[in-house]
Amino acid sequence: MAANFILQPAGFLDVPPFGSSRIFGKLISSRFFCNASHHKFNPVIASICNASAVDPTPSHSISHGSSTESTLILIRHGESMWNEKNLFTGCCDVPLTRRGVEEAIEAGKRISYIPVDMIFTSGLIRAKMTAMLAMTQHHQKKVPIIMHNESEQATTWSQVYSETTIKQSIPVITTWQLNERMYGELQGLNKKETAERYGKEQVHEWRRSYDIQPPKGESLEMCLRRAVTYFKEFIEPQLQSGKHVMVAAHANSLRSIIMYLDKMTSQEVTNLELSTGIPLLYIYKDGRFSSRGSPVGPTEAGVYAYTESLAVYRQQLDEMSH
Ligand SMILES: O=C(O)[C@H](O)COP(=O)(O)O
Repeated sequence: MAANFILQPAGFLDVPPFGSSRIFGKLISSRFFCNASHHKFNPVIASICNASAVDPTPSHSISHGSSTESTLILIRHGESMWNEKNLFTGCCDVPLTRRGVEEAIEAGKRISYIPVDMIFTSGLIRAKMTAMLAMTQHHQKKVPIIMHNESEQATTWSQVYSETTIKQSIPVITTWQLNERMYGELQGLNKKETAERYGKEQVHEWRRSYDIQPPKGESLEMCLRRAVTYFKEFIEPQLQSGKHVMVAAHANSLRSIIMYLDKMTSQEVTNLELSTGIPLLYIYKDGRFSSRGSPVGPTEAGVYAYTESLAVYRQQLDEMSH
C-alpha cells in the first residue's frame, strides 16, 4: 500500500462516523483526496496532501476545549557562499559555507526539544540544507523526507511502503513561493561595490524599503504577496489542525512572513534584520500567533516553560532517550 493512500490527510477530510476504520480511510483518501493523478494540475495541493499522508499524527498536541496549540519555527538559512563573498543572491541557488553548515547544526540543537511534524522550505538548496542539517540534532529522531510531486511519476517513484517508517518520518515540502526575493539585476553583484557605485542611500532603499523594487527585481511587498499568500493558504491550515511546523527560508521571505505574524507596519519592517541560522519560535493558539523569541539551547529552561505542551513534550523526549 503506497504512502499517499494510507491515511487521511488532516485538514482535508472530515471522517464520517464509521471513518475511524482504517480501510475506509484508505478508500476515501485514495479516491478523493490523496490520489496524485487527481491533483496532477495542482502540484502544491498534491505535495501537501501527500505529505499529510506521510506523517498524519502531530508528535504531541494538547487541546484546550476546542482550541489546539501548535508551534511554528522560522529559520533563515545558515551563511551561504555568496553571503560570505557579500554578493546579492536573491534566487541564485548557492550552497552553505562550512560556517553555514555549523550554524544550521547549532540551530538544530536549539530547537531539538521543540516538536516538528512538517517542514516547509524554499526551493533553494541553502534553505533545504539548513532544514536537513538542523533535523540531524532533533531528539525526536525522525527522518525528514523531501516530497517529490513535480510529476505524477516523481510522486509514484518516491512512495514509502512501510507504515512504521512513515511514522518515523517528517515530510518536507519545498516551494518557490518561500524563495528569497528576486533581486533582479543586482544578483551576483558585490554589495559594497554596488553601494560605492550607486550610493549607500540608494542601495539601502533597494534592500530595505517596503515597496521600492531593485532594478528588475521584486520589492519586499511583491515578495510578501507570494510568500504570505502561500503561508496563509498552505501552512496556517496545518497549524490549525495541530501540526507543529518548521519553515526554513530567507531573509526577505521571512521578513514578509514576520511582518504578517507580528502585524508590523511597512515602516516597522524596514528595521527588521534576520541573522543567518537563528531559529525563531511562535506559538499558534486560537487563531493567534505569539512570538516567543529564539530558543537559546536545549538545556535552557525558559522557552519550555512558555507552554505546558512544550514542557510535557520535552519531558517525553527525555524519557524516551533514557
Ligand atoms: O539575497 C541576498 O543577497 C541576501 O540573502 C539578503 O540580502 P539583503 O540583506 O540585501 O536583503
